Amino acid sequence: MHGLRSGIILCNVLNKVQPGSVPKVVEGACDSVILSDGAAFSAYQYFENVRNFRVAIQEMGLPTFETSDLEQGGKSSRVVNCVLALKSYSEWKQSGGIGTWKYSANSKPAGFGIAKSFSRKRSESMNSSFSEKSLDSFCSDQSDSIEAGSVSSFGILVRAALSDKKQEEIPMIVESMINKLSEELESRLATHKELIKITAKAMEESATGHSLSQTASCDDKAEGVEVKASSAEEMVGDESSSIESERKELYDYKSDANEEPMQHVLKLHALVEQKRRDIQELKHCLCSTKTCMQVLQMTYQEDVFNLGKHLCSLANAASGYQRVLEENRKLYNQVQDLKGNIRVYCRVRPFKPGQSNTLSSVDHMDERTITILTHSKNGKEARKAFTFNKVFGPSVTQAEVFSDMQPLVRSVLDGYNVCIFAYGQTGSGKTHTMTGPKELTEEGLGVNYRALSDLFHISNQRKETISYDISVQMLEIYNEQVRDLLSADGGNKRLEIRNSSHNGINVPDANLVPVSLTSDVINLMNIGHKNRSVCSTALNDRSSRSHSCLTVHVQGRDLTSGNILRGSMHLVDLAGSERVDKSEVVGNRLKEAQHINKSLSALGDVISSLASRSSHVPYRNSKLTQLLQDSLGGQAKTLMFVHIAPEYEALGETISTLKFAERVATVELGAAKVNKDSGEVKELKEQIASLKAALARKEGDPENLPGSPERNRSKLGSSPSLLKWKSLSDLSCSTVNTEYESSSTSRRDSLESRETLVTPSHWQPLGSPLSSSFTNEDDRDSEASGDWVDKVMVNKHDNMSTRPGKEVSNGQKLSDKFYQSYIPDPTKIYPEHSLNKMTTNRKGNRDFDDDSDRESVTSDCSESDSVSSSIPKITSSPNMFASKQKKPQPKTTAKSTEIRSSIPSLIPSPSSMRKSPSGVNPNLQKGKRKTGLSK
Ligand SMILES: Nc1ncnc2c1ncn2[C@@H]1O[C@H](COP(=O)(O)OP(=O)(O)OP(=O)(O)O)[C@@H](O)[C@H]1O
Repeated sequence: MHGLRSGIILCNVLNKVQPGSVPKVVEGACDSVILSDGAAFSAYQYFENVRNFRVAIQEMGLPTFETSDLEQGGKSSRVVNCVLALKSYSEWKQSGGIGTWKYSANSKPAGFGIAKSFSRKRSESMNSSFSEKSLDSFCSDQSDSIEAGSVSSFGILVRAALSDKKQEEIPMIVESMINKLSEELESRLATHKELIKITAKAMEESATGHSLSQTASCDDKAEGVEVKASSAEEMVGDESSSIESERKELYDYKSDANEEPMQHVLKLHALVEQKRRDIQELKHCLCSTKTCMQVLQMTYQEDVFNLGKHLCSLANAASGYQRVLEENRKLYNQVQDLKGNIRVYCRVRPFKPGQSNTLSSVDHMDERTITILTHSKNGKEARKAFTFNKVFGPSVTQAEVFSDMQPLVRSVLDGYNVCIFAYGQTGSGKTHTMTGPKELTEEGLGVNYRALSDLFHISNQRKETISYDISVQMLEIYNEQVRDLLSADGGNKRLEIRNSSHNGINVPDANLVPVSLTSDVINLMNIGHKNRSVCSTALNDRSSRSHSCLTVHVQGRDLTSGNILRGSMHLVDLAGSERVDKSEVVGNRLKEAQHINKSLSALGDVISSLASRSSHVPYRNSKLTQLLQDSLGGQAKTLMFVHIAPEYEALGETISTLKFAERVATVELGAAKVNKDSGEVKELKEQIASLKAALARKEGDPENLPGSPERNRSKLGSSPSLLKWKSLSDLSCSTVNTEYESSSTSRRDSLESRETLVTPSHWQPLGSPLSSSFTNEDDRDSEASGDWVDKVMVNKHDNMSTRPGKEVSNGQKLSDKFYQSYIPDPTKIYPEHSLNKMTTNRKGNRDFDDDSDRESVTSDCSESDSVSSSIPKITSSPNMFASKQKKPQPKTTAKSTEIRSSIPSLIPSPSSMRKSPSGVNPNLQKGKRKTGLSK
């Protein structure tokens, strides 16, 4: 019945029977009838064809039927009756149309069950046969089916499409319908898939973009959305697979052409219905995914905002941290300053192996004081105590020594200049402290290696905030000539020192080699040492007769502020400080000795000037002081390692060395201490004077009259006032030389010493010209003798038969051994910076500004004072020193070795120790007083 609904079959049949009865049959688009879009067309067909058919049938006088009879529930018998009547009419016509055509329902085969005869009623109108009611119901049915895509309407349409088709055509039509259907479904699914993919991708991007900054909740949400999206994808996947299987089924159906077409059509309807539901579900899922995405987007926006706020606070914290760091550095250096800018450490070398029975000149040592066994004037045993910032005994390790000076190294990285030098007689252990023993082991590494290794370590620790460049130069000063020990040509070229360098490099023509590892430093020092050895002769161990200086230049750039920090550190192994009679040496030895003497004297003078805060500091008097200028005085920090040999035979040099060191230590303690101590000393002096007067009055003995020191001393030895003085003297520890008596009979010597201590002139050097500096009894005596003028400093190897120092004869051998233990192949010393490279780098300004145009050779410029040279090295500009003012200094009395007697010096003359076998200068007993500058 449904096959007749479109009316096409009916119309076509009628036109066959009575051509032209239905002039226009609405046909075609059978493919589209199955689609909801084609539903309207079907309805049109339905109306047009059925109406035309019924009108034509009525005109022919044949029994007709109602349009609704074609519907389910309609009176199909009337339709059947109409068809049978038409058939009868057709047969009548085919038989020639003889007579009157009569139709009797009875003539129809049984089964139709209709026995009603019809006569043709042409008057019956189409309108009356197609009631309003049925039309409405049809329309509503259609619209419902279109709306809901109901199976029934789809079935009707398919049936309509197939009704007039021949049996053999049906499989083809159904196949075509299935193809169309699956194509349509596939395209819709593809669209949905695409949509879901885009959504999933957007979610993924958004999840990736924020993944780092996601909070946990956001992650959860994103996960939720992702799950939804993936479930949607899964659904689509399921969908497509089910479509695939259904499609297969449909194709199977195609092959099973014997099956009832209507049943297959119904199957299709069910399938289409299922797809529709799936699509609805997908739409739903997409909708909820969109909502989730929106929520997620909002959450992300909120998170990004919070993150921004968090970043802001972090940035603030970081800049605060920088400030604290800066503050910390300042405080650290202030602590260092409080400790004193010039520090003196004393180190006692151990006896050489096999010297266990040798008499030691060292009586006692504690953390800060060393007491030396000496002799009083009357030949009796006495002790002399010296106080320093630190005293290291023979058993102290290299690491322990370094740990005490480590803070200074840190100062270099903070933009300060540091000078560490080793002072002492030949063989006292200077090289051991600065470099290490001949056979170098890790424990034996000296200050040089450890300092650089520490610089590397700290610079590495700070690399997040400051980027450091560390470079080294290695120079030697021999006979007042500066040589580059890192030069490829062996350092024969004479170099000039420029003291107005803006980049802190005073010897610009010397190689400046960047270093970043301790092994680099070891390699460089091996080269330097080799170059130094080249100049040695069998009788001349160069290391004892020249000053060697390893200079470390540090430039740091603050990564936050861009500020530049510059610091430099001089690590100096000085030439041996011992002196011998000028008459004992001639020729080159004499020349060497004069130069060493001159430079060490100049060093003492500079330190004295710095101590007295003199406006003029005589840096120009030697190459050594010129070289160290930036690192001596002002903000620079200086550390002197004073070395002594323990052998009693070396007592003279030991005392001489310790006196020099003690005076440097006095400098370190500075003016504040001087002022305090001066008050105490003044008070004590008054007490002594009154006691002396009281004694003289009481005893009436000419010996005890004021002015008779012998008398006064013997009485004062047990005076309570003296005890008081003693306790006070402990306060001024490092400024006091105390000679303790070993027995009660030596009180006089003791008192003499004390008297010396309370003599105001002893304190004068800190605030007065050096002519009166550091003058004490010994000084006066030695000056009176005039001996020191004739003394020059030379290495006196034969003077120390037992010293474990480098023997002249084996010096070369030891050096070679030393190097061999470090560099198997010296040509591999510069793995990255070959000697050639170094030569091309001679200007040395790899990372530093080239300020050579502003530099001037030291000898051509006036000496800068200590204040101007102490400008802090922290600057934001490479031209930080551009504003450095040079104060014109009043020309001071020229000093030279030729007029050595007038050179103010901290260096005591050891003559007093040498002149007497007991170590006591006989001049002391002459009662002469030295009024000059030196001892
Ligand atoms: N603290 C110490 N512990 C062990 N051995 C030491 C110590 N100090 C020095 N020595 C040894 O004493 C010897 C002499 O030391 P060193 O060469 O360092 O003296 P120096 O003052 O540098 O002499 P020079 O002025 O000739 O260079 C070396 O063999 C050295 O290893």
